[in-house]
Amino acid sequence: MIRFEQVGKVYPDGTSAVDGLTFEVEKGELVTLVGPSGCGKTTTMMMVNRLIEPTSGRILVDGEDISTVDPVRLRRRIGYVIQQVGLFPHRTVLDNTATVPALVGWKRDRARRRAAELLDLVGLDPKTYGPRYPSQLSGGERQRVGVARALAADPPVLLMDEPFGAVDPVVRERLQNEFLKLQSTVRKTVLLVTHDIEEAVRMGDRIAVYGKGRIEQYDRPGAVLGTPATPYVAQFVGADRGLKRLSVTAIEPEDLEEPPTAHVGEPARAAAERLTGLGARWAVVLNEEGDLHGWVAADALHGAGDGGTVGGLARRMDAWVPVGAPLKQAFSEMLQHDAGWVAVLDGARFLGVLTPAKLHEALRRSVDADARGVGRGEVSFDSVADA
Ligand SMILES: Nc1ncnc2c1ncn2[C@@H]1O[C@H](COP(=O)(O)OP(=O)(O)OP(=O)(O)O)[C@@H](O)[C@H]1O
Repeated sequence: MIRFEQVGKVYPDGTSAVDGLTFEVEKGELVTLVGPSGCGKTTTMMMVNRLIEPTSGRILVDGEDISTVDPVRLRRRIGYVIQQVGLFPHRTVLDNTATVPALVGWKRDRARRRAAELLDLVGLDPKTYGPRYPSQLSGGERQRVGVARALAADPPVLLMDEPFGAVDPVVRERLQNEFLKLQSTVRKTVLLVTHDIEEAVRMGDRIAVYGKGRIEQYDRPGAVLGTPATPYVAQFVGADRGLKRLSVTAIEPEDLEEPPTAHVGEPARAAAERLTGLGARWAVVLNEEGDLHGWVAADALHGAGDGGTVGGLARRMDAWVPVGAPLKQAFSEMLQHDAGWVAVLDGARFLGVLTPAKLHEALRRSVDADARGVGRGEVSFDSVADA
C-alpha cells in the first residue's frame, strides 16, 4: 500500500534527514515510526503526502509512484492528523470536520451529515459539540475533532504526527484506546509518528525504530521487545522491555481460571457448603444469563441465616477487564482495586478470572511465541511449562 524504495532526503542546507529508507506498509496496517528527536520521522511522513519531496529514491502509494501524482489529488487520499490539530478557530466543530469533504466538492448538506457521523464515531455528540468553536473544547476533544476531520473524506491512508502528544497521560491513553477501537472498524493504512516507545508498541501492528536518519529495526512490537536487532534498539526500548510486553499481549480465553461460582438466587447455606467442600474462600456470583453480578466471600455465606440468598450477600466486582484487553490493563486493575485477580468479561458474560500466576504464564507464552517467530495462538500451552 505504501512502499518506500531507497528514499533519502537532504535539505537545501545540506542536512541529511533520512537515507536509504526501504520499507512497506500493508493495506489496513498501523505502523508506528518511533525514535528520538531529529531522527527523521516527520520528514519520512511528510514525504508521503508530498509536503516534502525526497531527494532520492521513490515512494509508491497503491503501486503508484507519487512523484507522478498531482499533490492535491494525492492529499485527498491521505488524511493528516498533527499534534497542534490546526482547527480553524472561527469555524464551528462541525464545519471544521466538514472541511475536507467540502474542499473535494461535496454538497454542503452531505458534507455536514458526514461530519456529524464522524464526530459521533470519535465519541463527540454532534448536537453538543458540533456548534461549538475549538476554543470551547478540551485538548483531548480537540484531538478527537482532528481525527474526525482527517477521516471525513474517507481516505484510505492516514498520517498521524504525534497525534496524542499534546494531552496529559491519562487522556492520552484513553485517546489511544479509542483510536485503536476505531481503527479496528475503519482499517485505514496508518503511519503514526511518536517518540514514545510505549505508544509505539501499544499502537503499532509493526514498528519502525529509527536511529539517526535510518530504520534500525522494522518488526512486530513483540519481536522488537523480545529480540532487538541492534544494541541501539535494545537501549531505546529500555531495560524494562519485559514490562512493556504487558502492553502488547492480549488476554485470551485460555489464560483464564474458572473460579467457584454461585448464582444470585441460590440459598446462601447451599453455596456455603459447596464452597467449604471445594476449600474455596470466595465465589464469583452470576445471574441466570451467566452475566457477572459480583462476588461473595465464603465467610459471609456462612454467617447468613436461613432464607438468605447469595444475591443478598454479593458485593460489586470492581476489578474486571474485557477479553482481548492487554495484560497491562488487567495488572493495573489488580493494583488499583488491591485485588488478587480480575474478572474477564465478553460483553457482560463472565468468562473466568485472570490471576497473577496466569498473567505470568501468558507473558511467558508471548515471549516464547516471539522467540520462535510464530503467532501467539499457534503456541501450545505445554511449551511454557517446559520452558
Ligand atoms: N527544513 C529543514 N531544513 C533543514 N533541516 C531540516 C529541515 N527540517 C528538518 N530538518 C532536519 O532534519 C532532521 C530530521 O528532522 P525530522 O523533523 O524529520 O525529525 P523527527 O524525528 O520528526 O524529530 P522530532 O521528533 O523532534 O519532530 C533533523 O536533523 C532536522 O533538524
